[in-house]
Amino acid sequence: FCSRTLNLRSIRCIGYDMDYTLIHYKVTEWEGRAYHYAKENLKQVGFPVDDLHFNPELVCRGLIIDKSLGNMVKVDRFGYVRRAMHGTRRLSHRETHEIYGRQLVDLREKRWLFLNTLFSVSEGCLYAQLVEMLDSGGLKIPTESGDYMQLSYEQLFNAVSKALFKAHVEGRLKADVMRDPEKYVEFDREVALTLLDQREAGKKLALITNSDWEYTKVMMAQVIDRFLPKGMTWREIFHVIIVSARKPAFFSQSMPLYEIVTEDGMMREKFRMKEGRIYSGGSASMVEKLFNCERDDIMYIGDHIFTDVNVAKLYMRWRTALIVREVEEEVVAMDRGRQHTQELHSLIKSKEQCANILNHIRTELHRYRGLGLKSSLFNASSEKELYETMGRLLGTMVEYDNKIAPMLYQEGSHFNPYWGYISRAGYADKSHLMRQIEKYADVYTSRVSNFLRYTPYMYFRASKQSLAHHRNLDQYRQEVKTFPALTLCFLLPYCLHFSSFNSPHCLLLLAVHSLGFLTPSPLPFSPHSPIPHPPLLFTRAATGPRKRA
Ligand SMILES: Nc1nc2c(ncn2[C@@H]2O[C@H](COP(=O)(O)O)[C@@H](O)[C@H]2O)c(=O)[nH]1
Ligand SMILES: [Mg+2]
Repeated sequence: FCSRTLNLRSIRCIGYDMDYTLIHYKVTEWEGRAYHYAKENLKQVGFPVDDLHFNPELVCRGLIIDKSLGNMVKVDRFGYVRRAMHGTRRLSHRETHEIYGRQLVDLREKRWLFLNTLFSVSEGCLYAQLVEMLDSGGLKIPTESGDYMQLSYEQLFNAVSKALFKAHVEGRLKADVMRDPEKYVEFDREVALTLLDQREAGKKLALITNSDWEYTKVMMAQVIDRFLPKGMTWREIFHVIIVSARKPAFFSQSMPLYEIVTEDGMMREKFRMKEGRIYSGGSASMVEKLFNCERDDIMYIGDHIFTDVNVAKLYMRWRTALIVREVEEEVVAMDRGRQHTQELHSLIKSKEQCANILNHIRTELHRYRGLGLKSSLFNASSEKELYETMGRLLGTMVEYDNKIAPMLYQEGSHFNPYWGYISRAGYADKSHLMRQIEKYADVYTSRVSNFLRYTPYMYFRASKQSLAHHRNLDQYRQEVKTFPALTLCFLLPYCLHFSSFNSPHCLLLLAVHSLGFLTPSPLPFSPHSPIPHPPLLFTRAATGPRKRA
């Protein structure tokens, strides 16, 4: 999927991240194991965590942890919170609004932590469960003085984060994965061919991973070698291999460079890179020098929204691709949820129709009563009936709302029962995650091997962007010429639905709507925007000059 046009033919160097990019882990297994070791680390410092169990559904990529309140939130592209959980309990719409109604989430503040990668799933899950324990008074951590420690939500987050960090670096977790890759890795036989194609097309390939040499060496051999032509190894694919890269600093700073000179990882300091070597550390500008390319010549493909894509773009202006495996399941789920989404859409449209008609009657009432204008709807004998009609319209809108609210709350629950679709926030908007992706990743896809079907020469063209005022343009020409009877067809069912069809005034309103559509207007409108034409509703009042709306 392309956000910014990218010509793969002109890319001369492709950098690859390893974990969750070239190698995709089975999230339940890998994160479950990370969770297990993080729990052990917490237990060692007195946390009563024995009864906790990993639940990967509690968390998804793109959520934001609110360390001050112990919540996890899903935010839309503007920074407004659209869903929230406290601990493992999902907050109602009202609770969410009460807590975050005035809050714009700014990720530069320390309070928030964005879950950038699938590696964050174990962290988020453990934190949510421990928040619940903290609230219930079950998180009693004895101190040396015999008291119990009272943790804040932020201190609790720091403890979880530290425990997970330790799990990643101390060795037992990675040793488990290296010992039994079949258990932890989803193998993809087409990754190898994708890389070979790109190499044969003349592109320089670089592996740039934060993992260390010991782990990289074992895992790449396990995951790639079996799918290569006989006798070939993964090391021959890459023109340079960089481990312990320390991204994001790799992209933003000048870091020391070491060459790995023995199989067991002995290192020697170096000042520039050479092809065919294996390095630890270094920086993105050294890669540019090595291949004599920069900016638009070079693309980095990774799974971490911040360290792989955001910083590569911000500091180096490299072209970027993000690997988001969840997109695969989401597309399927969205297709399954199509009926729900369509029903919701049509209920919202119907409510909008009621609101539009109500608003126009109300406005006309104000003009008639407040401004003293003569109205074709209101007069002494019709006023009471029109008030009743307004009451009925309001009632109908409440009925619609009672259907819409639970449907909105449930939307996407077959994809994730707590968070719905990762790409959406609220009914009509994209999530903060998607905003980040489209801002920093030129293309995004669910797996590296998807590049295979497009060849190394593909011209990825960004899809045409649509703005609010573009939406109705296609209908414009057609609709200005539409016979008013068609308009009647659209409005009639609504009027019948309000059970106010027996009112002569609503019949009049209906006629007014239809007449409004008779006059070609310079503005695009649709049959769903029943705007009575003001000059048709009013005649000059005896008391004052006619006002133009
Ligand atoms: N110390 C921590 N290491 C982490 C954490 N989450 C992931 N990781 C490790 O980073 C690399 C990612 O490699 P890359 O190929 O994607 O660049 C991998 O070794 C992970 O174990 C963390 O929270 N703390
Ligand atoms: Mg990665």
